[in-house]
Amino acid sequence: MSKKTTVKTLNAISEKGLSLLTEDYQLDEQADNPEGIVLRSYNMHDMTFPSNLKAIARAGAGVNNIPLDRATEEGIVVFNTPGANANAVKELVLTSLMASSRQIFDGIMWVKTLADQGADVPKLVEQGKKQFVGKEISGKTLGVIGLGAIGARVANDAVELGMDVIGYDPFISIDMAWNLSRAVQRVLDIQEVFEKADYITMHIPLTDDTKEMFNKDTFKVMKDNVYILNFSRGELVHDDDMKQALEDGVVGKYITDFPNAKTLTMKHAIPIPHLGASSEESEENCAIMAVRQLMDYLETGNIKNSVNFPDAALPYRGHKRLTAFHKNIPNMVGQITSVLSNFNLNIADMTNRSYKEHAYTLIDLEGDINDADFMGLEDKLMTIDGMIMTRVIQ
Ligand SMILES: NC(=O)c1ccc[n+]([C@@H]2O[C@H](COP(=O)([O-])OP(=O)(O)OC[C@H]3O[C@@H](n4cnc5c(N)ncnc54)[C@H](O)[C@@H]3O)[C@@H](O)[C@H]2O)c1
Ligand SMILES: O=C(O)[C@H](O)COP(=O)(O)O
Repeated sequence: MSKKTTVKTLNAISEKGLSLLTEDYQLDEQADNPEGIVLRSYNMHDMTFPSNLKAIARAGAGVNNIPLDRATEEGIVVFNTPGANANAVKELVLTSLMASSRQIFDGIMWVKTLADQGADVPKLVEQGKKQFVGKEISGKTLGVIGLGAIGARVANDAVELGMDVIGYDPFISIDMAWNLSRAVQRVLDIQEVFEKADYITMHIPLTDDTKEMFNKDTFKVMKDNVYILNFSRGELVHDDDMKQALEDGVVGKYITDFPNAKTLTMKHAIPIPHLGASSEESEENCAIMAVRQLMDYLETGNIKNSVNFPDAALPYRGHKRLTAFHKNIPNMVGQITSVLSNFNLNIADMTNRSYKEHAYTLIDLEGDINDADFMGLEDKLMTIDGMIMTRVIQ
């Protein structure tokens, strides 16, 4: 790379990750036209993408804060960092599960109200503690919805804590299925989780399909006094229905990592200020993974852990490389190679990978090629019907 590549951050990102950017990069929080963006939960939906932008790296799991369809249409790769914050979330889920079950949060709030009682505090504590008799989780049933990086860890550790665990995930990956304890009972119908669980924890992305999947119809099926833990996204729960279910005692406690004006006033809700991924280790893991993936893409065109492009890689041997992102329709590769042969360019290696309606082609070009050999190449490639983005890496 001759000129420095600009990377902009939209949230505070761990220095452990940002320090990986070499001297070929400049980190500029004020940049108007960066090639790369690194962010956490910053909402990009109202943002126009800068014209130079090639890649967005989400240091974390959820990508509902990024307009994915628009990024795809503009040929911008979006990465996330699968699993990098899963242990942090798992630990907070299990902490909250045990602490809420033992009424710790309510107990702490109550005991603080005794601050002006002087020498009577110990006596009042002993008299008042009966209000906070809790339940042990051992022997109870935990329902886990979504058995991905977080859900599978929660399920496995809950088994170790003596819980009966039932898990629901119709799209579970082979890796996660292998990692799941055999003691976790997988069910094919989510209703079974709703009917049987004493505690339900959700670990699924927010999508059009999952939005408000916790609502009055699903609460109706659940056991009375079920505890619901939401460390995924607030919008998975219908707030007004949750408020009613808490008031009716259908839901005993609602532990949410995504408070809003409504949940903050709900009886028996336990709001946590989105701390799931906020551990030093998780912030470092996510930042390192995000920056590495971003740099690899900007420097070589290789893609790992994208949520809108296919994974694709060729070992980078210093050849001049062409990357192309296009519709996944017949004869795209044929048309690209035909343009290359018109430019007298010879292929050393290539790969073409598809993801849903799109495909990504990486081509290494052979021989001693000058800048002049590329003159007009990208413009010509962009005239192919279905071509979205091309890039020459030299
Ligand atoms: N509170 C936090 O700080 C925090 C941190 C990380 C992730 N999250 C949230 O948690 C979610 C899960 O994270 P992850 O790292 O486990 O992601 P993941 O991609 O590893 O796992 C998600 C799982 O959900 C499953 N799934 C999708 N739709 C489903 C459905 N309708 N029913 C059941 N299962 C379904 C998928 O098959 C996948 O196995 C993220 O999307 C994000 O919204 C929150
Ligand atoms: O989806 C995620 O990874 C979490 O919600 C973490 O978000 P954060 O990086 O803003 O803490």
